[in-house]
Amino acid sequence: MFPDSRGVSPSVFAEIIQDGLQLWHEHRIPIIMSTLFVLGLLRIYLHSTDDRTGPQLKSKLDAKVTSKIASVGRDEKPKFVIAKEEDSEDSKSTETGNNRKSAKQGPRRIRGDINRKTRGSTEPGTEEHKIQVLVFYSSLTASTEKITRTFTQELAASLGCSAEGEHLSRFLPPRILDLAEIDFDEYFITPPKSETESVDHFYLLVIPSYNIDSINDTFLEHLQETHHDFRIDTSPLASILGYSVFGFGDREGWPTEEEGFCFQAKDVDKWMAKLSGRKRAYPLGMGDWKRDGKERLLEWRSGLVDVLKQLEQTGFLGEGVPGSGDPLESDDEEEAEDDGEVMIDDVPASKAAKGRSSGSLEDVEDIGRIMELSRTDDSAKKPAPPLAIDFTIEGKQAVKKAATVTVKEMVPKSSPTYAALTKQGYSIVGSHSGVKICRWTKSALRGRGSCYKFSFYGINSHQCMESTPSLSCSNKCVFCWRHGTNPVGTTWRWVVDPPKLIFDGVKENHYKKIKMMRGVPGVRAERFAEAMRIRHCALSLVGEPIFYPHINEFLGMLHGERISSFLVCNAQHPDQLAALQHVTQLYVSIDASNRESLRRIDRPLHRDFWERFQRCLDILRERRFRQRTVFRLTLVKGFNIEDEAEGYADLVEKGLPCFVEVKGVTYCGTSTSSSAGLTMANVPFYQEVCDFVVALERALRKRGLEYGIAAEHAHSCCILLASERFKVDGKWHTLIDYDRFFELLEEKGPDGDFSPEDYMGPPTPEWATWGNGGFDPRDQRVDKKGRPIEAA
Ligand SMILES: Cc1cc2nc3c(=O)[nH]c(=O)nc-3n(C[C@H](O)[C@H](O)[C@H](O)COP(=O)(O)O)c2cc1C
Ligand code: SF4
Repeated sequence: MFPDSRGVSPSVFAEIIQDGLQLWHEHRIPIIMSTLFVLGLLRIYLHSTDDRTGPQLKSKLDAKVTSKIASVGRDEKPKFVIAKEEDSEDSKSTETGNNRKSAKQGPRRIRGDINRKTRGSTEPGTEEHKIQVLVFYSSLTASTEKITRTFTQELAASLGCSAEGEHLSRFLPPRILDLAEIDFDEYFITPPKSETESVDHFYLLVIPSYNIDSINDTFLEHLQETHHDFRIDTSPLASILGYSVFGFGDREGWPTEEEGFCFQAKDVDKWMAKLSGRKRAYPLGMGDWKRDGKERLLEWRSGLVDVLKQLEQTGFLGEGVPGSGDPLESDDEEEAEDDGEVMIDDVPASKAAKGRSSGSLEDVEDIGRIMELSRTDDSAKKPAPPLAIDFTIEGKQAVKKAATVTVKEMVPKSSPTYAALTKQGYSIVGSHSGVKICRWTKSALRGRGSCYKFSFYGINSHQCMESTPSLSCSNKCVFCWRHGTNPVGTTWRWVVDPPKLIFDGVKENHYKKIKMMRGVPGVRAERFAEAMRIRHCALSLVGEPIFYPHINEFLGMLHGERISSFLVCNAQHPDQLAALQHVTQLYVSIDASNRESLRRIDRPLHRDFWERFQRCLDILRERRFRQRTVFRLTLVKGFNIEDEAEGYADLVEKGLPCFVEVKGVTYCGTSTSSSAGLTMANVPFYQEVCDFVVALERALRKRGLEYGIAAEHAHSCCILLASERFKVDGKWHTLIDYDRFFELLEEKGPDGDFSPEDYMGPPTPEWATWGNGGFDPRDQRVDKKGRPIEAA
């Protein structure tokens, strides 16, 4: 054997190889396994580091290719970037002369990008961010300029900063800018940028209208072109915090909006909604410079200050209802909705609440919470709650029985009723009260008409709160879609919430819901401002308000704030009715004219329902010179219309109410109204309601009763018969003098001796009287699709 060049002989070399092979054969499996294991670990490691950078990269890329940002959530803070196509791969390849050259030559694209919140960044709502209000105006004959200057100074003062530069809050002194002098590109393609500090902008635009060529036309053209420019995102101003527009016009020359009143402010509002990605922060204000201009502007300013202060605290505009911020009013009028009256609906509540657990007490914590609730009854420091109160049994027996009953919440959060009611837009307050914005309140906010109570009694729907302190009822009326899940009972056997808790809760939730309407197109600034003061309360939502043991205290709180009370009861609780103190108007639902019909339609839980009903009528008769009493008849075809006029006339003769309201049942959806089997066929036509009312009036006259048809509201299928006590000098006086009512109440107390005539209002307006339709002439009537309906 010869050693090789490195001094190892071939035989030794062969031996080494052989040893190696043997080693491999003996240990190959663990070697392969360990290698695979190490490779696996390596792969996992590499993958995880890739994950950490991947999504960021991906989101950046996603954001880059996003060309539309209209869908940016109201709570995401968009930021603008100018895409630099020169830096892209494409542009590099164009430099090398390949056929993608055109990509480089394309225009620079300006677009919105979502600024994802990262820790440590200066987000809105943090100290570092300043808020700059920019007040733009145009003015031909100088009045707008003058008024806008004063407005801006006052706004600065309200925001805690002065126009001179000294500012105590996060607000920089508002800047005033003449549209005729600025470069639109500087403000209306992207908001201006500050070199020195982080600034968010809020735009206000005060725009008079001119039907001649003016700077307004150039401005509007610019907004429109920016929106349509394919190089620019459709919402390049989405990074502003919000905007609002105020218009000046002249009603002498342009009396209505259809005739051009403030038409350019409306246009600016529309384009700003598009460019800002639906950032309308406050409704479009409009004022007649000769009449109410200053007043409207003041109102607008005060609403804006609230919004701006909220922005200062939270950085965001807050919640809105669907449609908030849209450029234009939706064409569809809202579906018919419960207006506190009765209606047929095709959504059985049980369906809505599917899957939720039962409403029973579930654990010890619940009991503890209930005891806590009961202890917070600071209203009268009465020991009553949480004892169950039995309305049906009097004397000691009742107390004995009550003491043995377990006290539950009427509508626990976990119950199907809670789920069903909240899904329908009700806010549940405490454990047994509710509040909801009715469709007429929304309609009045948008100038689309108020409910019949405006035509009959002068109630502004946008200042009306619909609520109840008891969601429970003792009937299961066929037209009530809620049966199946709503609590029913003949006795109050639940925890009793204190009246103050309910009063504060319903108001808070009502205002919250009104505020959510702020960004809805078509909402009128002056109505919105008025709506922030509740003037009326319709205690007629769902359930039976006088079921609530502290109803009188609750009424006292309403009246204490000069909120009128329209209370509807179901004529099943005579004792509570007898104990009821003054309300502005007291209703009793009269759903049928005879025992059998009442059983069929109301499906009462009380066995002595007819006797209770009769006793209620007696009480009403006794009270007719102390309370303003009303019979409410709800007509359901096939149930309580046919041949019943005479029967109803008998009931009117018994109760002698001040008024009889007749209303066709409301339809909503393609009803089968679940177990009741009601359909659209049960909804009477307006003409049928009219025929019934004429027959009823005749039947009353036949009995020598002095009633007449006083008013109508065809839009909601409702007609009012009134006692001639409310006819003065041949004119109906169905309106109410609310101020007088409160004066009398303050003077004479809640049990005081005063009569409905003492607070009778001025004559019923001509347009509301029988034969004139009853639609509020201030408003625009629309059909179900939101199209204007011309007056007949
Ligand atoms: C030439 C001219 C045209 C106008 N056209 C309208 C109009 O179409 N609709 C409207 O509501 N007001 C119209 N107005 C009323 C103005 O909007 C209103 O007077 C406004 O306050 C004027 O503001 P200024 O003094 O700042 O120019 C017009 C006024 C002028 C002088
Ligand atoms: S009275 Fe009030 S709650 Fe009832 S429908 Fe009219 S506005 Fe709505």
